[in-house]
Amino acid sequence: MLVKFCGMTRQADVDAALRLGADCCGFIFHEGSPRALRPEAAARLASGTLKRVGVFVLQNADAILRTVARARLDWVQVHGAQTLACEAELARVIGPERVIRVLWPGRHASLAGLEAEMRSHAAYCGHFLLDAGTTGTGGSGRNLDWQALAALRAPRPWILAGGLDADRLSLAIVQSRPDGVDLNSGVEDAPGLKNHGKMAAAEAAIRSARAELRTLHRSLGGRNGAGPAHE
Ligand SMILES: O=C(O)c1ccccc1N[C@@H]1O[C@H](COP(=O)(O)O)[C@@H](O)[C@H]1O
Repeated sequence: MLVKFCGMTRQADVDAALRLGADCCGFIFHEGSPRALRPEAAARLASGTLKRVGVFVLQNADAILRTVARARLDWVQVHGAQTLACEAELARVIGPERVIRVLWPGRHASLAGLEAEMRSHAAYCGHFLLDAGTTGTGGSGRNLDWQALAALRAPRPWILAGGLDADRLSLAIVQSRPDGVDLNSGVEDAPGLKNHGKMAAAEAAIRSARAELRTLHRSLGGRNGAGPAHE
């Protein structure tokens, strides 16, 4: 289970993510966000073994690639209306495994529609991230319909986002069975200011959900959908 803490603006918060054993820290490069920071400010934040993810809403491939260099990013999260040509260019330059494509289940009447959209992006990304709402203004704090996602057959590993907090994270994971989770507004005191107690509680909830899924998997002889939901 990949764990990403997003919307980082302070060194102490990145350090907390590292201590908790997270995989990724995210920086928002979108001027309209209360969590936005400049590439130079992100570059100053040391992140140890965490993968550094940049979140982009409006930028084209050239602008994204400039920020990859300036902010020392490992991965890019394409969180807006970027075209397939933009994703193809990112994949060509940095490799598809370093691209996270955000999609919105709320845009589709059925899982089949979402799966078809996923297949059209799959060549250009290593992960999908599913967010609530229907547009690139992320950080809304709203939840997805977790149960509806349980039957999703994704062509790449997928990360659950959308208002996740410690209280309901375990339920969200057990119901939707993602390959990763993205925590943002649900572990904050205020936009961009993470609460370390909430981060630790979220990490404990992830551990508990994973244990529950393992038990479920074992009790069903490993034959059901309790394993990874991607193809
Ligand atoms: O957090 C933001 O301000 C933001 C702005 C623009 C695009 C994405 C943003 N955040 C991403 O949105 C999702 C869900 O966040 P939340 O849990 O609902 O707060 C997450 O992937 C953030 O990385």
